[in-house]
Amino acid sequence: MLNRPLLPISALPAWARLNNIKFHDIGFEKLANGSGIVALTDKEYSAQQLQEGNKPEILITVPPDMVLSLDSVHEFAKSDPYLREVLEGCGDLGRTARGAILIFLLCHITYSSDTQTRIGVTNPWSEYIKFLSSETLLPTLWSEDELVLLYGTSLKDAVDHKLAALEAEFDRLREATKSIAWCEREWWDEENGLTLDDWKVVDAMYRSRALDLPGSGHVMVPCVDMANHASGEETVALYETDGERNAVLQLRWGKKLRKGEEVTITYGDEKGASEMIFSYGFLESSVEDARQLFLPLDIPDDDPLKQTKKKICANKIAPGLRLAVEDGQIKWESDFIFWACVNEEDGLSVEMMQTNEGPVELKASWKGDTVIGQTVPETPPRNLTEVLSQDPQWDLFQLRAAVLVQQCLQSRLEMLGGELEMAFKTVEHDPDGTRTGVRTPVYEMIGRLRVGETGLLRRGVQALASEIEQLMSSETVQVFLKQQEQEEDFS
Ligand SMILES: C[S@@+](CC[C@H](N)C(=O)[O-])C[C@H]1O[C@@H](n2cnc3c(N)ncnc32)[C@H](O)[C@@H]1O
Repeated sequence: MLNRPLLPISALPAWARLNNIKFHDIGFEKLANGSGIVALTDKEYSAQQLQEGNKPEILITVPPDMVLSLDSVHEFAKSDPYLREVLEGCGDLGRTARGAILIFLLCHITYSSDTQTRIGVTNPWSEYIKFLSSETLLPTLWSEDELVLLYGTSLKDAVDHKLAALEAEFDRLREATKSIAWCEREWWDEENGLTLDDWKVVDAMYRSRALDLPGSGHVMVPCVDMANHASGEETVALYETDGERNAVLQLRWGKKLRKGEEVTITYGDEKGASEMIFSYGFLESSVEDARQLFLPLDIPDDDPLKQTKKKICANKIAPGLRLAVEDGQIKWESDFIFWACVNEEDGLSVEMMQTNEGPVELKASWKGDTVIGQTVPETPPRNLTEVLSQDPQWDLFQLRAAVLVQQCLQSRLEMLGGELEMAFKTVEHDPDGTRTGVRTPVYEMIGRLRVGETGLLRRGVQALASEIEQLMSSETVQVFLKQQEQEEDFS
């Protein structure tokens, strides 16, 4: 793994001055949540100031050329042949904002590590990355002993999936760069080269720090990315792009800051507990429920069209379900589940088409004429939920979906509870995991996630029970059940 020199946060103002980044009475300090931004004087952006057309109170101004984006990475590559070779070698990965930024970070960490020969062309970011702490608790960096404690949570599925994707990306990076001379020497040397952990570190940096900056998309903004998260009324600042394309951190209107108070932004108040841990490695102490979760779904094994349906949905419809609390009500959503709820006897038909040269294509239609899905890559399937909602049998399909959702939630509850919960309670942990392999902050975070998701699943099962009861009394369902009974009697 690469060694990474770090700089203290106290040196950040000097670096910022050199690079034309302006601070407006704010400073940086080591806080309970790592480094953070604090006000150096009292500040206010009142509703009255807003009405009088006063400009918002700006806290940080970052010029556009300091923002790290897909475009700026490719701009840096014009004068850095080392970076350029890697970007060109990596093809599609280097043409996405995330891929280009990860490659850029990895190259610059390499340039400042103990390389065999001097390599790379430095720029202000080569220094800035030394201020980025490696102390985040993102689950892709957890130990095996910590990861097993996620069993049953929705985070387990997300992390397993992400770890497999990171491994595949790392293998592709090796394949794409192993014949580039400097990479062969510095990265793919058996003893001192890159490891998957290096790729995980740059992925974690990007995931926990990238912002969706208005007008620029997913980027990293130096200094602004030192702002920690606070939700609801506790959020005091927001990021924006000003008229000169600078990235700015500004006070939210109606907010006051006293000297010494922390400047916080929101990382997304609507995010569920699992997503917060996945992307940022923490759960706010005020969070009591899981808010929302995503669960994987499959087409049942006894479905005769299981494989065909999966092929049609592959890479187009997420095979999962979202369960959330919205305005105090439990809501579930899944387009995929309706593919498990209809079959040929209902009106679904599947055709195989042999094109002149290409492979066999599959086409699914509803009641003979509405094409709802094809295996042609660029053809997105019609929204099946929408098509079925126009059908006279809609209540019946909803009932089938509700039963499947309830089964899915129930089986999750079983995974989270019982003996496994008992076992979780007895797991040993210590502050930095040196004795037990499990760090106390990680253990406590998983414990809160387990309680939160168990509560949400229980509420989900209850809500589904009422939905099923209601749908059972629908006339469509009653007529269908009577028909079924008669057919069974007859046979
Ligand atoms: C964008 S960075 C913020 C700056 C960071 N504190 C640092 O030292 O570089 C995001 C990371 O800060 C930490 N963080 C931010 N807000 C937090 C909060 N409310 N509670 C705990 N950790 C927080 C988490 O480690 C998160 O992954």
